[in-house]
Amino acid sequence: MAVQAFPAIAAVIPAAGVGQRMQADKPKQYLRLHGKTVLEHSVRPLLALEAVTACYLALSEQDPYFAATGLTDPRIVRVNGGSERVHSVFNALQQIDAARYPWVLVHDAARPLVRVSDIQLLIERCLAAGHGGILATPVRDTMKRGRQQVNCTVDRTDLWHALTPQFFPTAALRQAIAGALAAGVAVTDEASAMEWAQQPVLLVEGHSDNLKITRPADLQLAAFYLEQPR
Ligand SMILES: Nc1ccn([C@@H]2O[C@H](COP(=O)(O)OP(=O)(O)OP(=O)(O)O)[C@@H](O)[C@H]2O)c(=O)n1
Ligand SMILES: C[C@](O)(CO)[C@H](O)COP(=O)(O)O
Repeated sequence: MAVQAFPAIAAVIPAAGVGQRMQADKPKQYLRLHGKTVLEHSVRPLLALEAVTACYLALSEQDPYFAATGLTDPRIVRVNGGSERVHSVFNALQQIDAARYPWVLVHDAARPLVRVSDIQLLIERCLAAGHGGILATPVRDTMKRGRQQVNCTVDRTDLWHALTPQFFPTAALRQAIAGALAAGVAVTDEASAMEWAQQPVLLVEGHSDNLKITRPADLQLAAFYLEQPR
């Protein structure tokens, strides 16, 4: 069956974080994983898609590591990151011609295990629905809210972990993020800005091994997953 022809897509990779929770000697997107940087693992599945004809990498202005990666694809455009993830994404979005790239795919530099098949599923489902969406996995555990002790159990019905990539119409996303930031809304993923703008967000179940490298143990877990048949 022929793979559906997608419209031209711009990818945005927020990669300007410092990785404080990782407690490493460099930002986690530059830690090594099976011979490549986490960043290279995270970017390659997007560049594997023919429809991705531009890839905006939001990097710290002082980033001394990027030049040493194997990332020389001519589609890559370097933009300056911002103080928070949302600002890095917004800086990139402002560089994108929404007429040329009506759709944008935003993927964390710290998610090295995303599968091309999951990205294709997300794009297909969103194009069929006519609006944006996110990869996500259902919550498995009983969820508690509290600090030193439990305050309550959170009903986990229809509760999901939001993953990336997240796929939205470029102009609508840019407008939603601008509005949400101006309204002082916390925007930790693209979907939260679209929700604030009362835009529909499709939930597309992806693989639960699409983890975000966040704390030290995550790198070992990612290496384990890479050693499994995928
Ligand atoms: N100012 C920022 C902060 C984060 N990110 C990126 O957003 C992604 C997800 O953010 P997170 O996991 O929170 O990364 P860090 O902010 O680096 O981690 P920490 O909060 O532990 O410092 C990462 O790829 C990170 O590089 C970014 O581009 N710009
Ligand atoms: C965007 C994200 O990966 C969705 O789960 C997540 O919010 C990014 O991590 P952060 O720590 O919230 O920046």
